[in-house]
Amino acid sequence: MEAKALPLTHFRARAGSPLLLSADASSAARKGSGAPGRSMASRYDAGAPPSRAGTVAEPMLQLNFAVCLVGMNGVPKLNPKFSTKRAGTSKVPIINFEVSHHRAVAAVRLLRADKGKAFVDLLNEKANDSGENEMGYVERTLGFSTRHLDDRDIRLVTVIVAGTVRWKRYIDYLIMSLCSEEKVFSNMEPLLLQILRIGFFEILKLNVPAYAVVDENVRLAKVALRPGAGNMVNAILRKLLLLKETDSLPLPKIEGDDRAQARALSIIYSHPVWMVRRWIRFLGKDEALKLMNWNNSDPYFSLRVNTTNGYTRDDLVNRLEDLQVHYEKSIMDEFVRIREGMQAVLQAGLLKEGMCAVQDESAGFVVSVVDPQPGETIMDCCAAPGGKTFFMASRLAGQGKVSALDINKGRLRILMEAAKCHNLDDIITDIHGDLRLYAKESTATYDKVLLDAPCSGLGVLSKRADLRWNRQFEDLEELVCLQDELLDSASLLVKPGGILIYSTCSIDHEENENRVTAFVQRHPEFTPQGVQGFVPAEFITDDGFYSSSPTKHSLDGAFAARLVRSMH
Ligand SMILES: C[S@@+](CC[C@H](N)C(=O)[O-])C[C@H]1O[C@@H](n2cnc3c(N)ncnc32)[C@H](O)[C@@H]1O
Repeated sequence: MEAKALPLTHFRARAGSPLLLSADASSAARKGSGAPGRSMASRYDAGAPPSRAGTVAEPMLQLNFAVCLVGMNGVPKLNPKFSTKRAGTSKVPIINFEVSHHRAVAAVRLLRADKGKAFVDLLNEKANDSGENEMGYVERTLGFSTRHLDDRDIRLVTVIVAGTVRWKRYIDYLIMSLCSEEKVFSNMEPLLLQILRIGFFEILKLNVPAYAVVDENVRLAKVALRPGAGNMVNAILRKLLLLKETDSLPLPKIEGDDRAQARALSIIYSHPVWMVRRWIRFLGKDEALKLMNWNNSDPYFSLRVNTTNGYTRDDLVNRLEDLQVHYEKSIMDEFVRIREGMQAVLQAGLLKEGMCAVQDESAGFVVSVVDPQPGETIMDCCAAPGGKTFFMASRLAGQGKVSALDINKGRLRILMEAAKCHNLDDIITDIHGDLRLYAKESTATYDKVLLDAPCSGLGVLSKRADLRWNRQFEDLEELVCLQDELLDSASLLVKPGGILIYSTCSIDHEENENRVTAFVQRHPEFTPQGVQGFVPAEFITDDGFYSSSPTKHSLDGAFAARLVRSMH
């Protein structure tokens, strides 16, 4: 077996095998994990040899190193002598300091996302206390663990995972073009494909030095799979670099009939063909391209200050300044927008302590359309996880009630936990159930009923990187039927003279205007009321509905209609 020298250490391990350390070495290694305040590109540089391995304290290495055996099938197996290390009763993870930690975690997260197991959220898992679980997946998938990820690592994981998922179609087209045969691509083992995708994303869309991308991804493939996998990553990434340098990436030409053009655009802009065709048809080509560019860009996040807890927007702004998080004040009074720094906000506990909530202004405007007034009773029919529930409850200024109904028990539980933290639990009552059954059985009626319906989410694709790949055209048909049923049910809960508000986070007219038109045909006792006076004029459609558009307003896409019930 060939021996491989490890940078700045005098140890020799098996070819292609990781150098493994137990967790007690990790704190020493962590000290060298990159100085704060450096640019993303320089942070990537910091991951390149020799600085990474050079940061590991040598005496620790001598005490704790273990080897990983590579099985015949290329799947790393832990040497049993080292794999079951225990300190007291808790298992000590075996940590590999040789690979780029954030890339290893990103590769595993991408694998899980591909299997539909992980929601590629742009908020980090650590803040949801699921970081430990994720490390378990990493260990089981790769055969080793990574060191503790600091905030910058987590941000890199987030950027890489979200970006790689968004650009998947574009990247896969290029990987396939650079493979010697199509079957090499179609038979590629899943982990190898994820590592290649990461490399392609870094080279094509991030300003990461080429040597670091190639070196680190080759090493990851060698360590997590086998030396041959690393050689393949090396060959394909180098081909890509050459084509990029000579500006000759093999992309499809936008030509031929509508279908062929939509197919080419779906590759270049990395969206499903059906979405491209639909948007070109209904929005026009220019608007469709703008929308896809928006969906592919890093999203803004908005924070809404929790006034019920006595905070003002200035308090929130002061905290953001202390945390050195850049912000913009929003057109909505209670809101602040940030592009970067969500990690710092989460770590500082601003959400947990109830100072603010993450909520887009597009959702905030839906609450403006509801226009909650002190003393009113409001039914929030599809309430979880509760973003609009809390904002509506806070507008009641302590007088009135919001009933929060949802079919999903787990999400409803999260809603009520957050309600406590927002000091709104005495105003909000949770109801677990299917709206369609509940409305039939209930005799209660409300001043206002909000139906924030389950929808395609086509207005929030920039924040939900994975959603575009999980939505099929056929989903629209099913959703439209469900929306009609839920509208019919919600209407039963509106008292005479009361108001029904229908909203979605979709930009598709089929889920929006068309549902309202069909509803008033079925229910002549309801009349649409324009939203003039409730939201700024730029958000009002010709038909008097509320509509926010990513391309026009640089917000998520959302829709809302007010429907007044007659007195009889
Ligand atoms: C768009 S989300 C609601 C988001 C929420 N209004 C907010 O602002 O945080 C739609 C919700 O509808 C719920 N839902 C779906 N079908 C339902 C049904 N038949 N009855 C009640 N809730 C339902 C889902 O569980 C989901 O939580």
